Amino acid sequence: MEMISQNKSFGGWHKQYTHRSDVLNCDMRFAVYLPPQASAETPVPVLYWLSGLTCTDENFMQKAGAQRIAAELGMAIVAPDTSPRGDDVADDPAYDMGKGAGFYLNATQPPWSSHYRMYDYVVEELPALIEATFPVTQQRAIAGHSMGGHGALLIALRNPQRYSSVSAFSPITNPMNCPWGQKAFTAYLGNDRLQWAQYDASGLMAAAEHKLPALVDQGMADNFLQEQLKPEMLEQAAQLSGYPLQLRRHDGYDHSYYFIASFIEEHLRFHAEHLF
Ligand SMILES: CCCCCC(=O)Oc1ccc([N+](=O)[O-])cc1
Repeated sequence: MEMISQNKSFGGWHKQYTHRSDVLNCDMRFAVYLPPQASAETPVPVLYWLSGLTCTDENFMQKAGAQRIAAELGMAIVAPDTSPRGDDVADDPAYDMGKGAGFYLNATQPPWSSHYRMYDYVVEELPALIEATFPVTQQRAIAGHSMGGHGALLIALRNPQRYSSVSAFSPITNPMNCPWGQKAFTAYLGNDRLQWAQYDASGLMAAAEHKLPALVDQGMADNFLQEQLKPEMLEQAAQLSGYPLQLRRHDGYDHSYYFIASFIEEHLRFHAEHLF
């Protein structure tokens, strides 16, 4: 593992690293914010942030404004990339397929299956690396935006013992039934609907037994709201299983980081309530 940048921020440190990922079979970059409290004597819990289509580890760290609150709360934040990377990794010219669009799943179909295993990377390999390297505890929360909101929800729903809480901004809630999800699932997973269902937050939430505190924020001026995001599907799923989902609709906000920056403090405080 190699550190490629470090910047002091609110008394703590923002750092970027590259490392070899065995799961993804390529070199990967991630970002970590370590609050001033983090030390060998006082390890801190970790919030994992999963970004959306076209993003890298940098969008959240540069735009959300999360560091001030993470420093106050004593919470580390880890932001992985959104897909495998490198010259030998399959890609597609479209923004919603290939690099920048890993959808946090394990692809089964060529040419994707040799690298696109973001589910295993986020659930297993990255936390193991983080917990072996930095002064952090094994307390974890997970959050994300759009495609990353889908990732955060499906990963928390499938691994409730690994996380204390989950939150999302503008998540793709029901990828089996929206164009982004159907395109990605067909390419990465083929036509096997049983595989698709393993990555559909609404289906998983409707069937959930072990439940985590869940917070979702959605802007009502989001261009992707009705065709792609469909928060009402997650709401219905939560009603079916009695899932403790707090879904908030916000007039006038769009799909951008201007929206995320407006409510990220509330998400960090929500996770802190359940992490500490
Ligand atoms: C606000 C940061 C982008 C977050 C994720 C996202 O929503 O990434 C998109 C990129 C491109 C298009 N597009 O070209 O329609 C749609 C969505």
